[in-house]
Amino acid sequence: MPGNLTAAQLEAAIAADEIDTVIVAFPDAQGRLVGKRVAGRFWVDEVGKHGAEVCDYLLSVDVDMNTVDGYAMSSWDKGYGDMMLRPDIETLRRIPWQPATALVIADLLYVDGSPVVQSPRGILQAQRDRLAEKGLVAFSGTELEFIVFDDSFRDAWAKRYQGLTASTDYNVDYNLLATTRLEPLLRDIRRGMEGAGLYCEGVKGECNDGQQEIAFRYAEIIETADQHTIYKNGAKEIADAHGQSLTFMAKFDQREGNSCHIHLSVRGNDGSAVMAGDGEYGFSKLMEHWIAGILATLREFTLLYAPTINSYKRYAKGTFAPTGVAWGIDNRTCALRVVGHGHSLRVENRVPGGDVNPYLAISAIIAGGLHGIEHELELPAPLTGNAYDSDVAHLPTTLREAAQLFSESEVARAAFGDDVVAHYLNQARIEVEAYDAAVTDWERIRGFERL
Ligand SMILES: NC(=O)CC[C@H](N)C(=O)O
Repeated sequence: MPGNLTAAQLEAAIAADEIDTVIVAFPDAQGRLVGKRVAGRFWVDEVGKHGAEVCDYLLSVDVDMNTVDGYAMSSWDKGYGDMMLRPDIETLRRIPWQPATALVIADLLYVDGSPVVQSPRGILQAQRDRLAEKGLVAFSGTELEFIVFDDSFRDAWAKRYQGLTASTDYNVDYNLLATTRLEPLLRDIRRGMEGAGLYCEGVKGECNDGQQEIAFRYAEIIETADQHTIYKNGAKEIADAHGQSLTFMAKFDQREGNSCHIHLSVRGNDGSAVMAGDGEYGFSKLMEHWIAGILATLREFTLLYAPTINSYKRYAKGTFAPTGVAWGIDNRTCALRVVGHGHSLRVENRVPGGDVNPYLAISAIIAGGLHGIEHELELPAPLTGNAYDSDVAHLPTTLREAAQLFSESEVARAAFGDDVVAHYLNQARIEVEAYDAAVTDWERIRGFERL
């Protein structure tokens, strides 16, 4: 079930003083959870009934909350007015790692009641509706990796993230020894998420020092994206309470990056297994077109899979992060890895990193798959062997290149509309310009004395 608290249960808990704070939140353009903490009584009297307001700049700021230019939906010229938060009561849940607190995810509307089409949750709802028109429903699981450090977040910030101590001293892939040291934190995260209504499958070590992956059971796509966002925020809050820190950034150092593989399966509205069939590889025609569409749009949609400058540093040969536009059957060197059978036959999209906005990436997968179905695209042969050594097309290698490809994408304009495309192109432009203007420690180390 999506949340674990009904509106009536919340009101009763507020009346009994078991809950006194309701977080009303939504995912912003970067996929961060933002919003307000509302007092229990005010929730009962007002917000639970009529929603709340926030400044309309919240989908149009950079990561530092700077008011940047070029966005149609909000600007100094438009006066930075309000948007409405309409709580989606289905998402109401307890947040057990914060005292007496509940959380609800909200949808965004303008004050005249029209939807904010640039909102990531709204974009995903629109793609879900396109699928539903074809009698299809999608389920997804997102696999976020992260690296844990012994330093607190505030110490790490004060050190400008230099000289941090990872929580293990070596590669901990499937490790059950050094990772035990992290268990107090990891267990609190797992149990906290269970208490918030997520279905936690478990945790495993990964290849970088201190690197971990906590897995959650697949769910309907909006539910998965909501849970992803709550978990990502909550894991940092719980690490902070432990005096530790963790990062989901796609590439922290030269070693393995943090992926966010997205598994997505599609069923008929009646629950039927529409992707399995008696075609080659055991696929239905629908599945063949679906994969072909995701593959055909992989480069032009990379902006939605890889939204930051840092995302592109992860695509390095031999790191289990993909570099080539290829699909394969249980082949971890390919961007698209097909696994499962029957109802669970699905594509694992290995392109997204931990910095992904899941609402946008899942939207891109669906838009790509639908493009394949609508145009009956032929599925090329699967790649067998090492995709890193093949001559398939390369993923874009920079945010600049990805933005250029997205701007030229007719599929993107048809699927998302011009307003959405313009919004996320502007976000990329702002990020590229900020990066171009920055002088990095790498440049100083190379150039200060020796050049
Ligand atoms: N589990 C894995 O396949 C590792 C993925 C790898 N960390 C990446 O960044 O893509």
